[in-house]
Amino acid sequence: MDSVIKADELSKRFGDTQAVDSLSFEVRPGVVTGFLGPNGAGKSTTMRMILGLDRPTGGSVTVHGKSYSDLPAPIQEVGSVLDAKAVQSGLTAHAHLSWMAKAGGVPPRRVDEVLEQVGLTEVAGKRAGGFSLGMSQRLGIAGALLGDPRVLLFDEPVNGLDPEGIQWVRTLMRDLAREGRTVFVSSHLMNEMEETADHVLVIGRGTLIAEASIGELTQRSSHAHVRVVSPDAAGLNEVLAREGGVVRTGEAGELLVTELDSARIGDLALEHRIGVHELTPVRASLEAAFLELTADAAQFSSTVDLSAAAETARALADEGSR
Ligand SMILES: Nc1ncnc2c1ncn2[C@@H]1O[C@H](COP(=O)(O)OP(=O)(O)OP(=O)(O)O)[C@@H](O)[C@H]1O
Repeated sequence: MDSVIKADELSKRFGDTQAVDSLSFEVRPGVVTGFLGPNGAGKSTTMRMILGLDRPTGGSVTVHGKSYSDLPAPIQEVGSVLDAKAVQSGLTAHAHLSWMAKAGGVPPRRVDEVLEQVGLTEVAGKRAGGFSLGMSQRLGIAGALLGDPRVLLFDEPVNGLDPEGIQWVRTLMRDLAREGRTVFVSSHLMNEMEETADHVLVIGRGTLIAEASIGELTQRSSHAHVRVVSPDAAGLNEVLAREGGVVRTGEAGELLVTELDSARIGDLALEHRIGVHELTPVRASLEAAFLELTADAAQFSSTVDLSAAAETARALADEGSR
C-alpha cells in the first residue's frame, strides 16, 4: 500500500545540535508504526516537523504528498497528541473540545462522540486543569480524534498511565489501524513497542538505524526457538540433529531447537514414536532481536552510523531492563 507520511532527507538543527539528521522513511496505513529511540534521539522534533510546528533545516516531510501547512483541512486529516498537558486548563473538557471543533470546522456533535469514545463523558463538565495525567491523555486523544482524521500521531502516549490506561491506549491504537488509519506512535521503551506496533522505525542521534516488522524481527532472530520437553530427550535430540535441527539443552533438560519449526518437530517425534510433553514456539524478545539487528547492520551496512547504532541499542536495552 502507498505510504501516507513520507520523510525525505529530513533534517533539523538547533544551534549546535543536529536533532534530526537526513532522516528518510515512509509510514503506511492500516498498521501501527512505532517510532523507537532513546530520549533525545529526535522523535518529538520529527513529529513536530510532520505537523508543521518546526521548520526543517533540510529535506522535507509530507502527509498524503503535501506539507502539513498545505493540507486544506488539517484537523480532519491529521490528529495528534504531542503533549497531553497542553490544554487550556481553565476550560472544561467539553468547552476545550468545542473550541477545537469550532476552530477546525468540525461539527459540534463530534464533541460528545469523542468524549464517549475516550471514556470522559462523566467529567465533561469539569475543568481540564484539574485532570490527572491519565485523564489528560484521554482528553488529548479525544482532541486528536475530533476531526475523524485518517492519520494519527502520538508522542509517548502511555507515559504516566496506569496499567489499565496503557491497555486502553494500546487497544485504541490497534483499532484505529484496523480501521485503515495510519498510526504513528513514538516511544523510548522497546517493550512498549513490542506490545503495540506492527512495524518499527528505530532512530538514534537523529538518524535511522533500523526498520523492520515486529514479526520479522522477533521470528527471524537467532533467539527464536522451539522449546521441546520429551521423556526421551536424548533420542529426540539425535533425530532432530539428523534432520538439520540445531539443538541445545536447557537447564531443566528441555530441548531448545532452531532451524526446524514446531510442526516438523512434532511430525518427526511421531514418526519415531518418541513422546512429546511440550512443544512451544518461543519468539525472541524485541530487545534481543534488536541488539542482533544493530550488530548485523554494523557488520554489513556502510550507511548506518555504527556508534549511534551501538549507543541506541544500549540505551534501549537499559530502559527495557529497568
Ligand atoms: N527547541 C529546541 N531548541 C534546542 N534544542 C532542541 C529543541 N528541541 C529539541 N532539541 C534538542 O534536539 C534533540 C532531539 O530532541 P527530541 O525532543 O526531538 O528527542 P526525542 O527523541 O523526542 O526525546 P524525548 O523523548 O526526550 O523528547 C535533543 O538533543 C534536544 O535537546
